[in-house]
Amino acid sequence: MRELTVDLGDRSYPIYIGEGLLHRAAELFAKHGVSLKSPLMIVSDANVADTYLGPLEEQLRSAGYLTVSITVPSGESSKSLSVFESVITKALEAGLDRHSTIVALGGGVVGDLAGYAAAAYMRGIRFIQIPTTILAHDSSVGGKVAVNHPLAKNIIGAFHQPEIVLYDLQTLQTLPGREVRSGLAEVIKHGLIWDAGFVSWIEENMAKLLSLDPESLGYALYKGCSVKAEVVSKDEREQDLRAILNLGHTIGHALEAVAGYGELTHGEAIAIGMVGSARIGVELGAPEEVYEVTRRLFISCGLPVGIPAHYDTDAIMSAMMRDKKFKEGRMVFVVPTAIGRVEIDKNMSADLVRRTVEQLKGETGQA
Ligand SMILES: NC(=O)c1ccc[n+]([C@@H]2O[C@H](COP(=O)([O-])OP(=O)(O)OC[C@H]3O[C@@H](n4cnc5c(N)ncnc54)[C@H](O)[C@@H]3O)[C@@H](O)[C@H]2O)c1
Ligand SMILES: O=C(O)C(=O)C[C@@H](O)[C@H](O)[C@H](O)COP(=O)(O)O
Ligand SMILES: [Zn+2]
Repeated sequence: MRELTVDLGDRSYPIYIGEGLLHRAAELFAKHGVSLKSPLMIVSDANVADTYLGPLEEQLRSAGYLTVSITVPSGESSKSLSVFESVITKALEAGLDRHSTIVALGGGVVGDLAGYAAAAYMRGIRFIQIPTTILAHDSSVGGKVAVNHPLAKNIIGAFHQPEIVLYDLQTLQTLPGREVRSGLAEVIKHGLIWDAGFVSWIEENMAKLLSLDPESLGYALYKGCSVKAEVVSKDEREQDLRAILNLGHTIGHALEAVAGYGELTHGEAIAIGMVGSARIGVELGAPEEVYEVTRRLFISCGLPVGIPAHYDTDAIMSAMMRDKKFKEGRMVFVVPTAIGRVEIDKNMSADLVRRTVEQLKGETGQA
């Protein structure tokens, strides 16, 4: 087992990463003071619950925990106010109190939804992340929790840090191929914003990552979580540095909202967004290789690098203006300056972004 810390003073917490860790949930919950007297609620989705919920409930009940569960539909549509309300209703019916814990067992959708429920219920109760997707190496760390509005992604949310992150890499073996590729988009992002050496390593090991080779995957996710933990430890509430974690997300989030949540996965949308950001970086003076390497990486990962031609450019631009990083009439945009390095442009030209969106519509993903 590997262990990392998100360093936030008295709210610091560990990320446990390893094979078979789900079987140690009861032991780790006890170590971190999860109450045996107040009900604990597990939130999962239909796909995840099928395989992983029963054994976890059984383990926790045998250890004396008062466990209740709610299973929401799989997919991005569950990050909605109506599903959020059903989670809160379940918490009330089950008698969760201020010493209760909400456990997110699933990918980023369940993590964001359950985390927001934990942040809001009784103005905040304890929360544990058990990520089960590759993408969730990112979403389970850092405390951003939210649901979507039809007009804007993640627009109703909070910062609410988990007590622990328990990442059992064995659960990743049941992921469908599309979710493997999608999750790798955030791994690649962590390289592109922070660590050129890691980018080269990813490129060399892409085939192993795509085939879920446990050793390569374990290393990549440990590295990805390390970058995330370091950035969040330095700037928990995104006053400045943390914005770099948004590379590709201004365009990506707009695409997710305009397409209708769930048509593109989050990883697919931000892969396109990162290619667009690299194009913009080169326009603003970064070496051409920034664009070439970024595009090549996503193609080799089997992710899209262009915007489907039927997406409406005006709608995409309007959605970007509703992004959290659009402030005082200015677009804040993360721009690559070299491989492994980015800058935060606090007054990005909307015209340049529009031109880039148009160019991305002509992108086929062929060399
Ligand atoms: N809070 C953050 O910092 C943060 C960071 C990145 C992404 N996100 C959010 O995360 C969400 C995307 O997360 P995601 O890609 O994990 O999507 P997801 O949670 O929808 O999971 C993807 C699919 O995989 C299935 N699944 C999950 N685990 C499985 C397993 N072990 N075996 C088989 N199937 C499994 C799910 O049922 C779902 O169908 C987006 O809403 C995005 O905005 C949040
Ligand atoms: O943790 C962060 O900060 C991130 O930006 C990570 C992103 O990968 C993630 O998709 C996040 O939810 C986006 O944040 P938002 O504030 O733009 O909604
Ligand atoms: Zn993301």
